[in-house]
Amino acid sequence: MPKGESMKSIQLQKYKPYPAVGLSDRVWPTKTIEKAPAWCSVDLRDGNQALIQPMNLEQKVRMFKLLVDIGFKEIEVGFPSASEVEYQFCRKLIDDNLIPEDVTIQVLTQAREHLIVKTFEALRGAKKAIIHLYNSTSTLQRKVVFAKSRGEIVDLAIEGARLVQAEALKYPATEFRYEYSPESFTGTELDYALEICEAVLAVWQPTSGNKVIINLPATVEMSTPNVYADQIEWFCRNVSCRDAVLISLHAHNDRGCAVAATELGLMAGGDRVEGTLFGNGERTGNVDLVTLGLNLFTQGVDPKIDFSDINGLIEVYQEVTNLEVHPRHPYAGELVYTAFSGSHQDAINKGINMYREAGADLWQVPYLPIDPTDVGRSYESIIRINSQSGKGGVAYIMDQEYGYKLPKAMRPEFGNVVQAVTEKEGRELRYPEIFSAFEEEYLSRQAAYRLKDFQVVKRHVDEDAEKSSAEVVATLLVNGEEQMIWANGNGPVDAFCAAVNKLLPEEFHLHSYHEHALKGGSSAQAAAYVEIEMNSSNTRRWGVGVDTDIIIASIKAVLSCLNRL
Ligand SMILES: CC(=O)SCCNC(=O)CCNC(=O)[C@H](O)C(C)(C)COP(=O)(O)OP(=O)(O)OC[C@H]1O[C@@H](n2cnc3c(N)ncnc32)[C@H](O)[C@@H]1OP(=O)(O)O
Ligand SMILES: CC(C)C(=O)C(=O)O
Repeated sequence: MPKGESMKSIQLQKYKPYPAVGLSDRVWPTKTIEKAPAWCSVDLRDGNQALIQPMNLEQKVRMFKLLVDIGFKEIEVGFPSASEVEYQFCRKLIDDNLIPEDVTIQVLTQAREHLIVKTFEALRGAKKAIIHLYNSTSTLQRKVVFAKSRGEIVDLAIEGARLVQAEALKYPATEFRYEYSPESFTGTELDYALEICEAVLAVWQPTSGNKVIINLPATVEMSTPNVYADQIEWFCRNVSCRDAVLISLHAHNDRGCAVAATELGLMAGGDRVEGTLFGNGERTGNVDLVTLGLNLFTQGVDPKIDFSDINGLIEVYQEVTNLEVHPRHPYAGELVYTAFSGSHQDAINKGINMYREAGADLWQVPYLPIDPTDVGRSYESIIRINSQSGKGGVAYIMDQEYGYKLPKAMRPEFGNVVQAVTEKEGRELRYPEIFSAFEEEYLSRQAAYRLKDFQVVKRHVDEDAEKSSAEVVATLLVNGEEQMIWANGNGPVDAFCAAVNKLLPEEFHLHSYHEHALKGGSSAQAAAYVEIEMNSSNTRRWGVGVDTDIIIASIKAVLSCLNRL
């Protein structure tokens, strides 16, 4: 490419825009999805055919059991005529009686006689099964792959449909349902896709009590999702026996819009969805059923598939496919319930507290469209601390992990302490490192002042707080030297501050004070948080003390402040 000439001017001529459907009176934009579609997992076929190392028998059984356990009622188990392992897997499911009564297995076959015959053999003894027949109908594949005219491709489909029907008659003990896919539907002229489906339907003669599945695949995703929706609505409106067919959607993700295309396709009349867990499948994958299902869930619609143990799903998926679930994968990724950014952490922290305190029915937490516990995740990983984090997130961790409820006014100070550590380390901090920073900063710093002993010599507690009094004596180690101090005050902490003030060049007063129990039980400890203010310079510092005795905790907190000055 000559310098200065953009990629665009040369390469753009290779591409053309996808045509619109011309459905100006479309109604799908006015619809909402109010119930789950019929789901069919194609993990064991479309997912498997795309793996570097296809699943072995054992892995297929593991995946099948998982799909059954989480609630799939239709499962495409493979392409039994394609390979021995596909065939044997089908046999194993039937021979070992692994298919529950309410689950129907589905198998894929091309419209070729020897493949159809073998497919039926593989199903011998099954109580019920869906035979999924397909042939590509796209303009491109008619020309490139088949070198056949429109009429010849219709004949191929009719021939396939007849063969399927004839084979089925040989196995009267099995209850068969039929499915036809005009493969590469999105590369097929709409009227022609309808024509070929009508030809297949004319062979199979479905009724409203015995429906045929017409699957309209975006084998390759070629347009914006609204165009797919237009195609589905157009097809639903024009197919001759709408009440005798189930319209099935099978979207691939070439443009990254398979989920959106499927959702719009459901609004446009789709009844059924084929896809895979986490979107595994050819090239960029099939539509992701986990995302689709949980999208429904977050709208208050029962997805009818149990995604409550998402980690269990990931574990099986990764083991059998050898693929990873991306850390940003919707609902499932390792980082999708995690906030690093300070303002997000603050909002989540406040949202969760409000949700818990209000005992709310509705989940309304900023930045979290779903309660992580609904998919078996905990709140633990929500907030992680790096240099982008703020005081709210740090406070959340100190509270959730260690039980320290830092007063709101203290949070900026400790937030800065943690940020300095993250910047120095240049990485995320683990929770124990945050706690160490807290300990070092507030609890174990004994540089100048240390408490050696402390006594309340006199104490009078009066109904009228003004008249309460206390006299205290304490020994401090000040820079290693013992100093005895004593004073009076309206309570032991006030008296202690007065005593300490005698040692200092500049006096201070208590500006704020908070306390709470740390752990339950008789040996419960208390945490005291004290903020002192220097009388002349107005400098303020927070300090924290922990002890089984709340007065001692407070005194330690005062010393913690002084040691931080
Ligand atoms: C969207 C999809 O891709 S879905 C299915 C993908 N495939 C699978 O899941 C299983 C993996 N295995 C395969 O795909 C294999 O190719 C098999 C088992 C289907 C067939 O294997 P083979 O017959 O050995 O080879 P191959 O696929 O190259 O056969 C190509 C022939 O089938 C024809 N053909 C392709 N698809 C179809 C179809 N749906 N119906 C009828 N004929 C078809 C082609 O026109 C070509 O015919 P030609 O030999 O006259 O040129
Ligand atoms: C066989 C068909 C449904 C298919 O897998 C596709 O078109 O993607």
